[in-house]
Amino acid sequence: MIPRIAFTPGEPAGIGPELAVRLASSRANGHRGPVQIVALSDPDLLAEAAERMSLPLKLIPFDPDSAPADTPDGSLYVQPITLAEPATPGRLNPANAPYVVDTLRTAARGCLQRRFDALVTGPVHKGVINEAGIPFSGHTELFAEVAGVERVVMMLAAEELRVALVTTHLPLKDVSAAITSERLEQTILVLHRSLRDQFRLSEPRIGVCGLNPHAGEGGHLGREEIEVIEPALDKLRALGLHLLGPLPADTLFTPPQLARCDAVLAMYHDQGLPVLKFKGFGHAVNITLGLPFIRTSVDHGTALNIAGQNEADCGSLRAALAQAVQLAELRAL
Ligand SMILES: NC(=O)c1ccc[n+]([C@@H]2O[C@H](COP(=O)([O-])OP(=O)(O)OC[C@H]3O[C@@H](n4cnc5c(N)ncnc54)[C@H](O)[C@@H]3O)[C@@H](O)[C@H]2O)c1
Ligand SMILES: N[C@H](C(=O)O)[C@H](O)COP(=O)(O)O
Repeated sequence: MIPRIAFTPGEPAGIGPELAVRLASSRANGHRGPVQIVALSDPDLLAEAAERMSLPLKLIPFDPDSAPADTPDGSLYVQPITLAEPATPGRLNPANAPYVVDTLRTAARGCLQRRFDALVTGPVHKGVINEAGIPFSGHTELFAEVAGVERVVMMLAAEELRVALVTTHLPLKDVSAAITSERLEQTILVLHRSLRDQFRLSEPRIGVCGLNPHAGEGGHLGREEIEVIEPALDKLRALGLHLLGPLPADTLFTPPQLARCDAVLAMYHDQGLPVLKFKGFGHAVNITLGLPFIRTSVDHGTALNIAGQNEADCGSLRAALAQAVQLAELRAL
C-alpha cells in the first residue's frame, strides 16, 4: 500500500509554506516508506517559499484517478487552490482567510470520499480567520462539522505521553459549564475506542484530571468533581473501562501516576497542553479522534515572528506525517 496523504500547509503568511518545502526536501527523516503527499495549496505560494529558501521543489499535478505513487525527493504532488491575494511572510491578510478554510474543507471532503487515506494539517491562524468574518475556533471543530460528527476529541502525543482534552477552544470562564456528564462520557468513550482500535491498546488506561485545584478538596474548592466528574467515571467503570481519578492535575502529571495511564484526559486546553508541549514541543503530534477519517497535525502555531526566514523546524510536521501513515497502514490491515 502507498498511502495517499492530503496535506494543508495552513496560513499562507506563516511558516506553513516553508514547512512544505522542507518536508519535500528532507522527508527521509520522517516516514521512510513510500507515501504520496498531496499539498492542497496555491502552487505559486510553495514555489516562492522554495525560491526564498534556495531549495529545489518540483510540483507534480495531482491526478485523483491515477494509482497512488511515491513522492520523489524534492517534490510534492499539488491540488491547486488559488490564494485571493499574494501572501507576505509574517503579515496576516484577512482576504486570504477564505482560501485557508477552503483548503481545509476540500481536504476533509476528499478524505470523506476516500480520495485520501489521511489528512495532515499545518498551522492556521484562528484570529485572522475570525477577523475575515468566518466563525472558526480550530481545525478540530471544523472537521467535526464537515464530517457531521457530534463528538470528536483532541489528543496530542509525544513520546510516552498522550494528553486528550474534554474542552478545546473556548474561554476559561465557559469551561465549567461546558463540562457536563454527557460531554465527559462521550469524550471518554471516543478516547477509549480510539486507543483500543486505532492505537491497538487492548485495555486502555485513562487518567482523568479534576477541574479544580486539588480536585476540589472534597467539595471545599469546587463541586464539579463530586457532582459531574465522579458520577460519570463511575458509570463508565461499570461498563468495564479502566479509569483513574479524578486526580488533581498536578498529581496526575507526575511520573508515578503517568506510569499507570496510557493517556491523560485534561478538562481544558491549558490544563493539559502546556505539560505535553514542555515534554515534546517540536516533535509532538495533534490527532483528532472520533472523525470518520485520519487527521494529524503539528504541535505548533503559525510562528509569524520567524516566517520567511528559513528558521522553521519541520520535526512536528514529519512526526505528524509518520503518525498519519502509521494509522492509515494499521487501518488497512
Ligand atoms: N496546529 C495549528 O493550527 C495551531 C497550533 C497552535 C497554535 N495555532 C495558532 O497559531 C497562532 C500563533 O500562536 P502562538 O504564537 O501562540 O504559537 P506559535 O507556535 O506560532 O509560536 C510560539 C513560539 O514557537 C516558535 N515556533 C513555533 N513553531 C515553530 C517551528 N516549527 N520552528 C521553530 N520555531 C517555532 C515561534 O517562533 C514562537 O516563538 C495562533 O493563531 C494560534 O491559534 C495553530
Ligand atoms: N490546540 C492546539 C494546540 O495548541 O496545539 C491548536 O490550537 C490546534 O488545534 P486544531 O488542530 O483544532 O486547530
